[in-house]
Amino acid sequence: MPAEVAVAAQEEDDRMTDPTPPGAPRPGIEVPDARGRTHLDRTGRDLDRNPRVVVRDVRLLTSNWYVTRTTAFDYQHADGTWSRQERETHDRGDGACVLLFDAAARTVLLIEQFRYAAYVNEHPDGMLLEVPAGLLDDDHPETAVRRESQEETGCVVGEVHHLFDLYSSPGSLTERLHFFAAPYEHGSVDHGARAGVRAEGEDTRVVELDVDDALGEIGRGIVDAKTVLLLQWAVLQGPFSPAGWNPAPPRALLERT
Ligand SMILES: Nc1nc2c(ncn2[C@@H]2O[C@H](COP(=O)(O)OP(=O)(O)O[C@H]3O[C@H](CO)[C@@H](O)[C@H](O)[C@@H]3O)[C@@H](O)[C@H]2O)c(=O)[nH]1
Ligand SMILES: [Mg+2]
Repeated sequence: MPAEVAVAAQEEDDRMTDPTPPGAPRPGIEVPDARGRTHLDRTGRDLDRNPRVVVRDVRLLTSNWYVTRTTAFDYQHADGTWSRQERETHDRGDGACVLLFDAAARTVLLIEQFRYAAYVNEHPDGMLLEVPAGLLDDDHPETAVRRESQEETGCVVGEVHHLFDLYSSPGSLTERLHFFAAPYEHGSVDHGARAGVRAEGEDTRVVELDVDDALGEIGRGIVDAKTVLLLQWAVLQGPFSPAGWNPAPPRALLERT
């Protein structure tokens, strides 16, 4: 594409993504956006941990519920040559999720909820079975899983074990998910009960499943990646594994990594 055409296309692109009149302070950059955030275009500009990556420009595309940026950076390939790349990132903060299990009863506690993103992408009705999970919202990950367990299942958990932290979808999402497991008592929960924070539009249904039945639903009734991952961890290395599971004693609060 000739340089002048590329510049015109870029300006057109900017007009389409930024409704702010030319010269006016831009929400999310110079002045707070609807959620009180500023300087959202600064994220990533100072990255220098990898000498093969030099960030050249960060543009804020949207700052609504989540933040979308496009970042231009130079990347040095294995053969030593550099190329300019542009990548959009979707930033909604980090999240945490928890497998609630009863090792003796061989049950797990899941929730059913409507997920529009799955519905619009060919899921039959958007009603997904998942482990309780939520965005951190500035809380410590362990605090977040305690909060989400209670809000989404009504279950107040005691000991909580941190397992690992994983990037959910590193091609485009910045999100890192903190994974936990926590025992609950089969019989203490109301199967089919409704929960969730109504004010936030949440409407969850508590679903207690035999762990082997849950495994049998992978790829059918259970299509949420973090849930599949936790179920497989539980039977391979966790409380339902043949060798059993001896978690390290829980700490009061984990260091945030
Ligand atoms: N208005 C509005 N509200 C939203 C939007 N997206 C989410 N919300 C609100 O934010 C709440 C988020 O609920 P959480 O329980 O905190 O998060 P989650 O959606 O369950 O996210 C968890 O699962 C995701 C999918 O696997 C994970 O990606 C995420 O890290 C977390 O673990 C929703 O109930 C909804 O009210 C949006 O685009 N617009
Ligand atoms: Mg949730």
